[in-house]
Amino acid sequence: MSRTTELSSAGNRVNPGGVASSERKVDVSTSSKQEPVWAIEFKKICKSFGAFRVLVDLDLKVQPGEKVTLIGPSGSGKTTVLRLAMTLAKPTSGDIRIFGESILFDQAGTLLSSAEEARIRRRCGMVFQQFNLFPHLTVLQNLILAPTTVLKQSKAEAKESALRYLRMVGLEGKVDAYPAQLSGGQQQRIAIARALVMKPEILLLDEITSALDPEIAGEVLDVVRRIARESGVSMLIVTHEMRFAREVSDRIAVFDGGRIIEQGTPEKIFISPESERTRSFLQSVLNH
Ligand SMILES: Nc1ncnc2c1ncn2[C@@H]1O[C@H](COP(=O)(O)OP(=O)(O)OP(=O)(O)O)[C@@H](O)[C@H]1O
Repeated sequence: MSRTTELSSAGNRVNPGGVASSERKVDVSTSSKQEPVWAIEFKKICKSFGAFRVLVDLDLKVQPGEKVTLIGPSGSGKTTVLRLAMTLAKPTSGDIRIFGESILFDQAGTLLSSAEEARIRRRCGMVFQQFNLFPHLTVLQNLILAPTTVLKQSKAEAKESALRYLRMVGLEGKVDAYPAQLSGGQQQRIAIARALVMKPEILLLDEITSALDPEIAGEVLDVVRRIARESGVSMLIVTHEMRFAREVSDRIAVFDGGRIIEQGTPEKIFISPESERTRSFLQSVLNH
């Protein structure tokens, strides 16, 4: 996928190749001799904290443009997957590839240089439960900081892009506001715009509505639904919002004890799950 993949103010993807986002997904089901390039590929990933094994021989693949949601009980390792993809943590063993490039390790198992690690990290954008906006900067200043310093965009270019993404999250009227003057939902929508101005190819969303009241969470989820529908960006999402997971995902992976116990389309997982553990997890959260 091109690094120039963008979303226009109307939410349509600006794609120099002119290919619709759904067409850009790589058909990985074909038996072509050429290895498909995955947006993210976890190969036999183990992650331990001391003697505690959080992820056990995890294999997980995300197609370019695919929206994959991780669900499962608390502590099953979902957030750890996102942190590993973002290089915020290092796997104990195994290989993680972003668009075919290993992060942290090369083929021989040697650590990549920090410059290469930073380059790969820039392909991913992450939105967290906490919004983490700079409180002393206005919305616009928050949005242009990384594009001007990291991507070396001119101020004018960064501002134009910031305004485009602010329109997308419905907050173009808040350019000069400070974070404290915004609601939690608005701050989270700014945090989403801040991730998008970096033009990530993969968007990692970790429990983005957990710190919000349910009535405010909806406005944030609406924005994500729209981005998911209209953009070619690959998404790896962790959420406890089952309705959202069902609506936004191409595929759902169910975690338990650091392993994927089952994965499939939302219909398969929610209507006819194969695993008894998936059934009881869904029953517990849906009846909650
Ligand atoms: N830095 C750390 N040091 C020690 N243990 C950790 C660390 N980070 C995570 N863990 C442990 O790893 C396990 C998995 O954590 P993780 O946050 O990935 O789970 P999760 O499925 O996302 O949970 P939740 O749904 O509650 O957010 C938990 O038991 C957690 O306490």
